[in-house]
Amino acid sequence: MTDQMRIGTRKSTMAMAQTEEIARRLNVAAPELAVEIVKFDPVGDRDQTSNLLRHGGKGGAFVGEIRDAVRAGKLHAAMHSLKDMPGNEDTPGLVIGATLVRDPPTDSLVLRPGLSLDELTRSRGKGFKIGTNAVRRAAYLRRLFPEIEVIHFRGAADTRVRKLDNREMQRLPGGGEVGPADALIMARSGLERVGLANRIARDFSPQEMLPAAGQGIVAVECAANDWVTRRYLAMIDDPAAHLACDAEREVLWVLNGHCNSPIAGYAMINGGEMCLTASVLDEAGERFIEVTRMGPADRPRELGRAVGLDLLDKGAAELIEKTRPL
Ligand SMILES: NCc1[nH]cc(CCC(=O)O)c1CC(=O)O
Repeated sequence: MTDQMRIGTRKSTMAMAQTEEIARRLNVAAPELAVEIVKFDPVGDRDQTSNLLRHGGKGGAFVGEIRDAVRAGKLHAAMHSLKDMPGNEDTPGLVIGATLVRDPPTDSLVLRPGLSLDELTRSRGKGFKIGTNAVRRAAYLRRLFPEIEVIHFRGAADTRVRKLDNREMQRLPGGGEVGPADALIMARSGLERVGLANRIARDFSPQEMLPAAGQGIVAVECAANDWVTRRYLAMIDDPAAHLACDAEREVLWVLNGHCNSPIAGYAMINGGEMCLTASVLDEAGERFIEVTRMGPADRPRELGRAVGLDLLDKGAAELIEKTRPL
């Protein structure tokens, strides 16, 4: 009998591309395995207006329904963007069985056609509306372009760019609308996945805009006691990505970071050493706490914990609680 793996995923273009990548890698590592992709349409995708907080944050909105299907035995595995997985709560019964080789972790600027990067830079952002719902991106943007206006903007990666090009107004969760946006900040990896990397006007280095914990990493989750699936997933696990995952997520854990937290974290491995930087910001971009530490790459949790505790010592908890949804 051939083994089977049913992998659940959101049905967006980006999520499908990520899941197809998992399937390709499984096919190389274990040609005998029959992989089936099962598409989900979670509430966070169906409702394009509300703030995600209404649906339990990114975790509830994107991850919850698919996780339930794994727990119920309807799926062997679930694809998640690691950065969308809540980092402050246990998920009993489930484990991250594999992390794929990390894609570029950075954020990029996408401009509406006709606008120039030069104008944006010279004006320090004055008169520009930039669409993003990430507190982290908003805070870093305000440091880079102090005069910029940040507006509510949601949608799957390809949809977001289409809305930008069509100068669509964005409906606000509380009623009313804003826009149109002049530019977006999005993950480079997401843009690459949907074939829109050619629209990137500027990449932000990790120094300019520290990525979200887990950004650029595709994770595959499965039942902790499903040893057949775990064995297959181990074959496609990238150890370096998994170490970065462990370090960055330990920071989220120590900080009890909720889904709306302005927390950034990025681990880089160089030989046997890991360099981990993490930061906590307030939405206005006024307060900014950042910590960098180096440590042995094979002890990522230890390093993550030390960085998290340093951030707490510098007052991170207050900033995080200020943005915690009620
Ligand atoms: N919240 C949506 C989401 N989840 C993961 C990515 C990007 C790809 C990744 O980090 O793996 C995106 C889009 C974006 O942030 O622009």
